[in-house]
Parts: sequence; C-alpha cells; structure tokens
Amino acid sequence: MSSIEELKHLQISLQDISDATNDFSDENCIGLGGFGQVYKGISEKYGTIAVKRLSRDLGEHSQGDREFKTEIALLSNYKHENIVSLLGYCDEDGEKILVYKYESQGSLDKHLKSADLTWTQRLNICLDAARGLKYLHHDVGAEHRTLHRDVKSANILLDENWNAKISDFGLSKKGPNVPDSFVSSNPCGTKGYICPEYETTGYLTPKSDVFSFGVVLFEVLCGRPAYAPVDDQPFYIWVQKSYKRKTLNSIIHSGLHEQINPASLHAFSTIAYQCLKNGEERPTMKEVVEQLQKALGDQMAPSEPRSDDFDALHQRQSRNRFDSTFSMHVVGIREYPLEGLFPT
Ligand SMILES: Nc1ncnc2c1ncn2[C@@H]1O[C@H](COP(=O)(O)OP(=O)(O)OP(=O)(O)O)[C@@H](O)[C@H]1O
Ligand SMILES: [Mg+2]
Repeated sequence: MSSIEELKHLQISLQDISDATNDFSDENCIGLGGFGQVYKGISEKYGTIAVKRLSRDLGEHSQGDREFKTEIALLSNYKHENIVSLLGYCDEDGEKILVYKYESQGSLDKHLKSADLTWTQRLNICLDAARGLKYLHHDVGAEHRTLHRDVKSANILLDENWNAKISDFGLSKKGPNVPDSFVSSNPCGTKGYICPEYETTGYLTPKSDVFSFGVVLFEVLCGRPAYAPVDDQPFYIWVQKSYKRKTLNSIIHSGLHEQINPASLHAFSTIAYQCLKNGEERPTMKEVVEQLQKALGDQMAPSEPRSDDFDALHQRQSRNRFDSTFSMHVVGIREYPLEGLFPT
C-alpha cells in the first residue's frame, strides 16, 4: 500500500480544480453522493474531468475522510480498463477532492429504464463490470486483493463507447492477504444491494460483492433500480420468486422481449440467480465472467430462434442448469482497520 508521501505526484492544486469547474459552479454540478457533490470540469492538463468534493461537514477523521484516503491508496495501485481512473487528488485548505477521468455516459443506474439500451449493450456492460470485479477479487495479486463492498449500478460508470468501469473504492477493504471473511465494524454498502447475511452478522466475504453484483444483473434485466422495493418486498426477493416460479417473462424490461435470445436469457438469469444464493453457493467472479461470456455468445449466435415464451424454454432447460456449488476457504474472522493506510 502506497503512503500519501509516495503519492505526492498525484496532487492537483485547488486553483487548477477551481479553474476547471468554474469555481465549483452549480452549472458544473453533475451529482450528489455520500461523499459530497460531483462536478464536471475541463482541465488543460487532464481534459474532461469529474471532481468529487468531500463535504466539509464530514470533516477530518470522519468516514468521508477515511474513504478519501482509501480511494487514493487503492486506485493508485490499479490499472485495468474496467476500473475507473483516478487522475489525482487535492488536500489543501481543508478541501479534500478526488479527480477522475470523466465518463461521459454517467452511471449505469441512469440508463436502466432506457429503451435505447439494447440487450447486447446491456450484456457487454455487465461483462465489463464483472471483469473489473474479477480483477479485484482474483487477478490483482494477493497483496492488493480487494472487496469492493459497495457494488451497485450507481457505482458502474460508462464511457462514450459504453465501456463500463467499476468506481467508488472508498468503502473497499484491502490489505496484504485480505482474508476470505472478516467482520466489518464500519457501516458499508447500500440498501437494496447488501447481502442478507451482512445485515444480520456483519460478515463480509468476496461473495458479498457477488451478491450485490447479482442484484445489478437483475436490475439490468428488469430495467428498474434495486433500491426501490417491489410489492412491499426487497427487489432481490421479488426477482428470486419470479425466477423460481419461472415467470421471468413478466418482469424483464418490456423493451427487451423482442430482442433477447432465449438461450442468452437463460444463461444470464441463471448466473444472476446463483449470485443471490446463500454465501457458500454463490459463484466466484471468475465463474460469473464465464457465464456472461456464454450469455453474450448465445445472443450473438445467429441460428437460435427468438421466442417470446422464454419461461417455457426455461422450464425445459432448467433441468440442465448451471448448478455447481462453490466452496470458499474461510481463513478466519479478522478486521482490517482503514486507519494506518496512510501515515498520520
Ligand atoms: N467519473 C465520473 N464521470 C462521470 N460522472 C460521474 C463520475 N463519478 C461520478 N459521476 C456522477 O456523479 C454521481 C454521484 O456519484 P457518487 O459516487 O458521489 O454517488 P453515488 O454513486 O450515487 O453514491 P455513493 O456515494 O454511495 O457512491 C454518479 O451517480 C454519476 O452520475
Ligand atoms: Mg458512487
């Protein structure tokens, strides 16, 4: 883990950020999150940027301050096409600001309902995001292995070509040899996406991210956000019931009916459903990537007939469905405090 001293080269002056955002003008404000306001800016050096300004009332040593330091420390270590790029940061005059490459299509949650976003585009977005998470869980090397802890469609950003990138690492946990399971004392995650066992036990594992990602997959399929309950029940319970009753046809985004190849829908919904199972039974992100690749391949295959009656096909295919169980090696319950990532 880099110390803040080693990251000095990432510093951007407050003056440069202020110039780029028209002195943080309201017209430049593009969003508001838990960290504070987000502004679009144009910088001579970096081009179009997104500027996250920590709310002053979150203050020093607050959760926001910890998230600020975690985000810088983590993102400076990651280089992957499906992970958002941190260009720099500013810690000056009591301001704490993160500067990212601007992703022109914004976050995935804003596009869920869009009739213009095709099934193939949706599949590619999910596959990109899954590759980003797979990188964090498996590919980055033991030393930098990371649980994201706040996987949701608002934290998946889209560039001008609809390539997806995982963002918002502030809540992430990492450390040398992050264990497969630990108890978190910090509040984390977002309602609608948090796995049920975390709410009751406080346990976090890579499978917690997998659960949240499964929720995102169903958001993409149904074209609605998971933070809103449906029929007085959490979104994930609603989709689980529909999957089990084989009535998915009635809950998928109406604009997708005509486009989805039934085999693709089968592969996609099956892996999404597996992600929502109990911790041990959920797939790894590696397996999620493989199944999404299959869903994309099935969609591109020209010979498959389109069918409006996916549920009938699902009933036939479900006998052969992807149903392996995945074991997880639990090495113990440990706490990785975020303090200490940086010298104080
Ligand atoms: N790099 C970026 N490029 C373009 N838009 C961005 C970028 N980063 C953030 N945004 C926009 O700003 C909004 C707010 O982002 P932010 O991450 O602060 O909040 P959030 O994701 O809604 O919630 P949380 O605080 O839990 O992450 C996003 O939904 C997105 O639309
Ligand atoms: Mg966010």
